Amino acid sequence: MARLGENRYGKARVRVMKVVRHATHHAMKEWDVLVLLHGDFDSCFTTGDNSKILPTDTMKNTVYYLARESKSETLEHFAIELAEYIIANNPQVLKVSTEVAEKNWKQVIVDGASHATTYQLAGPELHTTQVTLERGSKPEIHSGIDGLVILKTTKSAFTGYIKDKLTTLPESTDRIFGTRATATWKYSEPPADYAASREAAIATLLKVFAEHDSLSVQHTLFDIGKAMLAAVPQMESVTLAMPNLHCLLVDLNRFGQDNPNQIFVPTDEPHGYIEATIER
Ligand SMILES: O=c1[nH]c(=O)c2[nH]c(=O)[nH]c2[nH]1
Repeated sequence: MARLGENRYGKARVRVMKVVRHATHHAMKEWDVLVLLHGDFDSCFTTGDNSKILPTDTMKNTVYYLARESKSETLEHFAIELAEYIIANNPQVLKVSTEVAEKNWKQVIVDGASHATTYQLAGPELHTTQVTLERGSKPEIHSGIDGLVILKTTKSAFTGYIKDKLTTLPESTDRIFGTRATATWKYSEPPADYAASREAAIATLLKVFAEHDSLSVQHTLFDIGKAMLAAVPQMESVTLAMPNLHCLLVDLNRFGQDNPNQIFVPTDEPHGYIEATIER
């Protein structure tokens, strides 16, 4: 006989923008919110009894309501606030997961100064957080960055790998290393300042990526993770995913030209995919 296993439900892609209108400038944030509930919902699945169901439409409205009420300055604080509100107001909920992804809006520079009320998307990357709150427990908090596109034009090699009858990849001691990095780190305890910790984590990722004498994506990924753990004391572990967005050297011999590592075809499919969690 079939039985109901693990289940959860909620609202995804709740997009909300908040503008705080200070006298001298506006503070604007754009968030994409996910709420997922775990609890006593079996009868809804098995018999169609909706009596314990908080509609996902109400979850969406809760996001707007709390965004208006909230004094949270960071996406982490907002995700915690949302999780706590749902637990406090819904006895049928045993565990709630909230996720917030923030777009990278920055004030535009006009005549050398930040414009008070005009913004520009600084990059495709998202700042992210995931909060899991079980009734009666402390929240578990992750922060991260998703889709950070970076590339270096030297200090990247890949040699010494297995060669067999299907190998076509030439060894390289100086290749291009491009990636769209995603990092998610878990806090063992809340840092004093989530935004400052995020800044330190991202600055460390960028510094190590730039300076590393890379023998492979795997090699660089591990050194980035180690440095991030050193930079943020409350970081318990970090999971990094770094696709290898290959840039292929063009064979210019056909045109009687040399190609001293100058002309490439950037590709993103297929790409290598490297992921690891680095722990203390
Ligand atoms: O850094 C790399 N790691 C690999 O595992 C790999 N495999 C590959 O074809 N190129 C690369 N580059």
